[in-house]
Amino acid sequence: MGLRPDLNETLARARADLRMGVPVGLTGGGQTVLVASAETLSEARLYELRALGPLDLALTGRRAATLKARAYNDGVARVVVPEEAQLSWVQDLADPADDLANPMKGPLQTRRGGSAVLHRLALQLCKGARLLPAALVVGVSADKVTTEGLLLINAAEAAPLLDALPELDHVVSARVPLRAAENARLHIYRPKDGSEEHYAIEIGRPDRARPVLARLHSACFTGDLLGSLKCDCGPQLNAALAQMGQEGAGVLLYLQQEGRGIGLANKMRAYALQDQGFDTVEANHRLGFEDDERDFRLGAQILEQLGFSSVRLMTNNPAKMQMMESCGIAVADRVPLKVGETPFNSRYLAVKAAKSGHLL
Ligand SMILES: Nc1nc2c(ncn2[C@@H]2O[C@H](COP(=O)(O)OP(=O)(O)OP(=O)(O)O)[C@@H](O)[C@H]2O)c(=O)[nH]1
Ligand SMILES: [Zn+2]
Repeated sequence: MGLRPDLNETLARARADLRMGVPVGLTGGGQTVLVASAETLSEARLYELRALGPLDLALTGRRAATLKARAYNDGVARVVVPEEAQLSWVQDLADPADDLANPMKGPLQTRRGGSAVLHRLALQLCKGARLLPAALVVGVSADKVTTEGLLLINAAEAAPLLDALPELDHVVSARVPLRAAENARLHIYRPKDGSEEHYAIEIGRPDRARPVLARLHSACFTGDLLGSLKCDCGPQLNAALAQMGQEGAGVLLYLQQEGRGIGLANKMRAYALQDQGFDTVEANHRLGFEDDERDFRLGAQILEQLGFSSVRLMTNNPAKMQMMESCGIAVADRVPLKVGETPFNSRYLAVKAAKSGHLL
């Protein structure tokens, strides 16, 4: 195949293009479309896309439900964009920030016939790019896509890659003495799909033949670094390392799944909605996301690469335990990790217990 980018590499480029506001071509089922992220679209590109034909705005079923638009295609709504619609109309549909202040967005007409396969793929790419899940879609010829110098992605070939777990390369390991444990090593893992690197912090030299004290920590810039009182992440991170230090052995995975997998910008959008009175789950849904967009298969793969097959998992989240088990990592024990409750996060923790099945 020479120097040409393979499909995984092309998908990584597509995510980067969408983040910059550059449209991407998708083809499949006898159809070719250009898609553009609603969040990063410019006036000029909206004008150019409109000249190509009638526009759809692809939204997730979650976002459509908030907007009272019908999603006819199992979690995907294809909203008809009126000819006179401005960029602000598109952005208001994508972004719930002003839903309460400006509730008059409908009635919205959504498409029913035809296929939504390319719309679904567009939303998956937006999520992968950590953008709002909302994409403009317009039918074009494949020639148009290539003459404009845009990427063209075959949907049938891309779908399995997007659903699969990317392979992880171990890049490097080195000693980093920590306050909680002097004999610590940091391992860096790089996904082959161009996404962010994940880290494993190994404390001591845990026996690979026995269940290891383990924590799957999801990145939380606000909690881990800023000491935010809105969640319990920082105290959980410190408590997990401290216990591993005390026991002299353990492994903490630091997974780049900020905001339960929606990215920091979207998490801050969720926080802004929480300031309007929505809880952590409702806020995710209004933005168009599921409650939890993380992929814990990643954690299982890193544990396996480190040589572990059984864990004593530090968590209050039963979904993490089930996911480990289904990925072939035995959960010999659950070690509760209850620290860091504050007046600012007690409602957040209560909602996680009530709606997401967290153990109190
Ligand atoms: N979308 C969203 N993410 C949040 C919010 N508050 C915290 N997070 C993110 O949630 C993740 C925290 O997950 P974990 O600490 O693994 O917590 P958990 O799934 O509740 O499970 P355990 O802590 O293991 O019991 C981090 O990625 C945070 O950035 C929020 O209000 N909205
Ligand atoms: Zn947090």
